[in-house]
Amino acid sequence: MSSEVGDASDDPALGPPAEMLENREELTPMVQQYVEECERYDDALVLFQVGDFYKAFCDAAETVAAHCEVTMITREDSSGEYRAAGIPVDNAASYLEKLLDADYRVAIAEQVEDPEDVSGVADRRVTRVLTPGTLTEDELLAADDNTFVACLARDGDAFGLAVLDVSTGDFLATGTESRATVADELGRFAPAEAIVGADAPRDVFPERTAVTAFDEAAFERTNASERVRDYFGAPDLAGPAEVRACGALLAYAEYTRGGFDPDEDGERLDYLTHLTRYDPREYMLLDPVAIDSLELFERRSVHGADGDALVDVLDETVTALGSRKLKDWLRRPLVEEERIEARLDAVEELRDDLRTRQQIREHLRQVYDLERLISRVARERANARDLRSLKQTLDAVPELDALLEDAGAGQLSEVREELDALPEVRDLVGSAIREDPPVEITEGEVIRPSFDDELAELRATERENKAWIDNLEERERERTGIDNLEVGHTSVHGYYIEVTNGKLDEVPDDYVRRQTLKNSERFYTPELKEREDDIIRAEQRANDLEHDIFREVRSDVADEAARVQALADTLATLDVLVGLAEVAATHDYTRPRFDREGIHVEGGRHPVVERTEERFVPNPTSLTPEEFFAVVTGPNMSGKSTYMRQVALLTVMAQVGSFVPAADADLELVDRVFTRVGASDDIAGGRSTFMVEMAELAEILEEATDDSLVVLDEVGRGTSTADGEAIAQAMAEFLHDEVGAWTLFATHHHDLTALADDLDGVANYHFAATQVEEEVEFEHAIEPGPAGASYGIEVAKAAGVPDDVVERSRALVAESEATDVETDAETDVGSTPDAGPATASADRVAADGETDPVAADVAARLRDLDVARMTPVEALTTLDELAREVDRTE
Ligand SMILES: Nc1ncnc2c1ncn2[C@@H]1O[C@H](COP(=O)(O)OP(=O)(O)OP(=O)(O)O)[C@@H](O)[C@H]1O
Repeated sequence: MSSEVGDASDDPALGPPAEMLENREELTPMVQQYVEECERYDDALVLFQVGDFYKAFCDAAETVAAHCEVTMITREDSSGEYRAAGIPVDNAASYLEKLLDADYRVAIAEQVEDPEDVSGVADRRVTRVLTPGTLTEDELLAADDNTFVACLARDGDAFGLAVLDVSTGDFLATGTESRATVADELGRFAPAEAIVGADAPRDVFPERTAVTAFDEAAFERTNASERVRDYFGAPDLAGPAEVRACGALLAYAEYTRGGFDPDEDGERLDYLTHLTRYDPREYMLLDPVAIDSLELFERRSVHGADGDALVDVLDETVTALGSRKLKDWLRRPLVEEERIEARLDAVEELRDDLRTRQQIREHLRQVYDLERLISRVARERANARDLRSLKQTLDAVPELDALLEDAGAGQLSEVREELDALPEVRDLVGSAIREDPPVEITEGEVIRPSFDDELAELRATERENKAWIDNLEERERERTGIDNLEVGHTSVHGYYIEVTNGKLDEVPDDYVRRQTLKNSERFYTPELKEREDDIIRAEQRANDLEHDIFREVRSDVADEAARVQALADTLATLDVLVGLAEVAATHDYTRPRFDREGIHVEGGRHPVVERTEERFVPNPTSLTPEEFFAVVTGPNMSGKSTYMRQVALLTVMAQVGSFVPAADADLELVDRVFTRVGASDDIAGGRSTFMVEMAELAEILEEATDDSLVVLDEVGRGTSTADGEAIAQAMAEFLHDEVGAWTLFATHHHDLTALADDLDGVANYHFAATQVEEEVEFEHAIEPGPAGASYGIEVAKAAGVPDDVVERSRALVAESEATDVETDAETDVGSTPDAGPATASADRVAADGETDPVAADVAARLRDLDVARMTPVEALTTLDELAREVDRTE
């Protein structure tokens, strides 16, 4: 039977090997098992445990050998010869990663019986299927970030979206009728993997997400709702689409735990105890382009060297739990003032109290990654050390509780109320598990003997007999008079009494020969043998008993999974609040206000750039209901982009509940931040950059509201100057007239500064630069009013463009400015927005037969060059083109 997971594949490494199927009747029982598992998991590469190795056979062996760089061997049995390759069980992670990187799902068929306990072949069963989005192996996961698997389902017009981190048990669901919202929500979570129902769209997923189909039965309404009910009772879901998504995702999660048939129950994931349903409107919308261009989580590579993103400068958390929670807050900034103020109150209180802050952080350092820990406990994969780590974490809770005793901020009191020290669990683990247990849980030294009477008795027997043996040497020397007689132990032969050859005559009658060596003989006595047997029996029984007790304790702890998860969540929240307070204190941030009178910032700083610039220049921002649209001009490298992002980042940070880098900040609560940066920065595969930019702009125009913050940085650069300018102007007008969003609009098109004359609500700002002799110095300070001349040529000079070329450029600009003066008189671009976009600059050149059209064109192109961002090759090619153009006319 096929699991129908994934898309049909012709890969011969998947499914049962043809050569094994050919003589199916002859196969040995073990190979038979392998073939069956390959049939069940025919979309995954099956790795089959044989002793200490996970093996693959036939074509799959070739695949494993190639990707994992292991040797292939030939395995022979009664039914034939097969190619085989294996990876070590104990050290599998790095090999598995290679197979996942090669886009394989990997089904691990483990020995589920101990070969020593069964007469025939030990049974093997697929116990987990590794897929990119459902990993739980710590070695394969980043500790400080979630790895999500998503599920998109459709029911009529509604979309249901469910998102799960299998390693932590975080389960979120939402629903909408808007495709764009689906895409935005997926962008927030950037799932590693997703499954979709039959009629759900696939083009809404981020590029990095591996999207596959999953058995339709799992999406079916009744199936899905039964499964959801089984896990979460009657969760608050908004409609059948959400139920379908959640149910199918649960089925998929079970499938990755060895439940091969979505109609049947797989292994139930007991640690999935809570489902959080949210409405996208409860959060500031941040689409993938905004997340990317604001560099919230990752630095864009166009900036060259790797550097910090916003999350890096804000992350002063001390636990993995806190680090993941901070990312979640950043992914979903709030819009509700009350919730934001509650976080800010807590951050303020902690910022002002250095001592408490330090002490809380000190105790939080003892906190382990409880979410992943408890999921290992529930999956029966936790060892004794994990339980001790849990105990250590629980030990810190009462201390944290005490530190929060006098907390004034509501959110801190709430944290305190929710801190559950789970005393029973702590006592259970404390009394049952030894302090420094080994990794192995089957070989003893795990359980305190005092925890169980029988265990205590067995360990006592072991101890007494060992003590008897310890004294044996002395007693036997005395009894036999052989003064160099020695008592020893080997793992193969057990205990012995060793007598050198010279003294063999003195050996008493009750010594039985055990082993002959070159210079000596080894003996045992019936009593020694008996004692030894007692030790072995007691030890074996005690180790087995410890294993049983351990599993019981682990299962008792697993029963409290929901409470442990709630504690994890509370500790994570505390860690984030303390972390934000730490950043606020260390970097001189201020508490933002939301007086609703516009966006007023004094001395605002870019949170990331200020950390790397030796002398960062703070800048103000002022947008009011009367002047809500700022056109920002200024030469290249003057600081426009930094400034625009800074305003957006302050808003995002404030709505996350963080203080902001400014002397004073009175901000608007925005429903959404849109940011688009000029096309030259964006290298999107497939579509032309200009097309991408236009599609993004279209989305802004459609979706922005008067509560949105729109940050547009040099839009319309990917096309001809005339078109670009016309598009930029039309966009600006639309945003101003129809949308009324808070807007920052940086442009190279100097003519757009005229918008301020024509439209109420538009103000000009510029970044000044001073020219010192022939060099340009940037002050990075924003000033009211439009920018003066373009300093592109000076920047080119500073960047090392040869003097001849610089001089020639100056001459061309001078000529073109003369032309502009003449033509501007005839064509008033600023005041005639309806004039056809393409005609504006064409007219300018054609209007005067006397001017040199080539010079004007070259000058215009030079002015538009973004020299600072050009590669040397681009610069040379452009210069070459310009030189040729000039040559042609001379
Ligand atoms: N306020 C500031 N204080 C100090 N340095 C700054 C400031 N703003 C920007 N810079 C630095 O100036 C350089 C140019 O900044 P930015 O990229 O923002 O300029 P720009 O005007 O947008 O340039 P372009 O038009 O070429 O994109 C950056 O290296 C940045 O670190």
